Amino acid sequence: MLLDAQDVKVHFPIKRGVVFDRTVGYVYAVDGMSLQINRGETYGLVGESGCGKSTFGRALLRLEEPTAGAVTFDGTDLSSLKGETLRKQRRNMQMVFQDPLSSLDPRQTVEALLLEGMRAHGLTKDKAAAHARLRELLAAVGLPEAALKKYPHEFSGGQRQRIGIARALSVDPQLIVADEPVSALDVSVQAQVINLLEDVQEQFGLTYLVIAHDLAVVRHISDRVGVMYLGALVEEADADDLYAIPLHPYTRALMSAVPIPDPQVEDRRERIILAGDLPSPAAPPSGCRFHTRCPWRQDTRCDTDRPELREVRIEGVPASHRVACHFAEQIASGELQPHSVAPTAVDPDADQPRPDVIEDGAPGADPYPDARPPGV
Ligand SMILES: Nc1ncnc2c1ncn2[C@@H]1O[C@H](COP(=O)(O)OP(=O)(O)OP(=O)(O)O)[C@@H](O)[C@H]1O
Repeated sequence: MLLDAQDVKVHFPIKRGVVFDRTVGYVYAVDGMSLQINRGETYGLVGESGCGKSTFGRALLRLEEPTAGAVTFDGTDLSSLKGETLRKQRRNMQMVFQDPLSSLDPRQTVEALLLEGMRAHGLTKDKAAAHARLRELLAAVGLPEAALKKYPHEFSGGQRQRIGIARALSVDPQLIVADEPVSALDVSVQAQVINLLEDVQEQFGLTYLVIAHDLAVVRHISDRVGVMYLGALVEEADADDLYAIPLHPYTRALMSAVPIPDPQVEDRRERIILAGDLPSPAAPPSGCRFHTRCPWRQDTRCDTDRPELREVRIEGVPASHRVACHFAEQIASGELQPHSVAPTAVDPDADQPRPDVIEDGAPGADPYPDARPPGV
């Protein structure tokens, strides 16, 4: 295992008052995230905007100071590191950002941008080796050598993301946290950048945490996927298992919002519309964080007991597939039915409610408005 995060929390204080600067509450952006990433693996982390994905990614790199929890990287407890040792450790963990234009200094040439990180880690002392490295990086990300003398604004969005990736690679890291690496790019360019991430992973032996709100992007690139809701994981599985048998009601809702480009499959598939908006992370619901929007919620414990991420006893579901739902087994077997579903099957072509549409949701409340069909 390369990275082990245990019960990581990042709570941002909410301050009021000019003079007293009182803390009147907290934004529970990350609230008990535990996950492990194996060497050479790609872990995809998905969830809707505001669920805490970026904050968690930043906390792993100590770009955000965790309020609680532990992060161990390659056997080293990162919380024990300070100053120079932390700075040295950062070389092993790099970040690729969503918007390459805002993460690249517009006044620096590509050469200067790439050398900056290398210099900070003492990798430019041998000038010939440093320049050989620059050429290697450009070749790896598919840019010509002439790119070195140019500025970020002279490139297209996709090319800029290539520079962002080259920059992350420049210090020879082990782990890259890619935070929405393609969501600012045109759909036509997204696949190229995803393919590039896969190519350089193989070439440089990298481990990835890929953060995205888009299930399709994560599916394509990930070995395992974790689904996050209001600061914590609700489900985690090998990518194929998660997409084949989504167990958590939230994951099922996310999946059901991704259009499938096959009208027959599209007609038969489950469609779940979630009630309401994502609750504020400053006032998360009690018990299961998802109970306020869950079509399967039960009065017995959903609003009081916070479910652990746990293995389930469901035929065909491996132990690696874990879910934080008290009633996962009963939901999967059909023993529990979602609320407000029309009782009988209807002709999908007829002008009446579909049996698999949950009607108590806000009309048009698409939890995944930007989702695209799989196959990126
Ligand atoms: N520095 C901060 N101070 C206070 N609140 C913050 C801070 N950074 C993030 N938050 C809040 O924490 C919550 C989680 O934010 P975060 O950016 O991690 O979510 P996300 O899932 O990555 O969403 P997005 O994809 O929109 O960035 C949000 O409610 C956000 O407003």
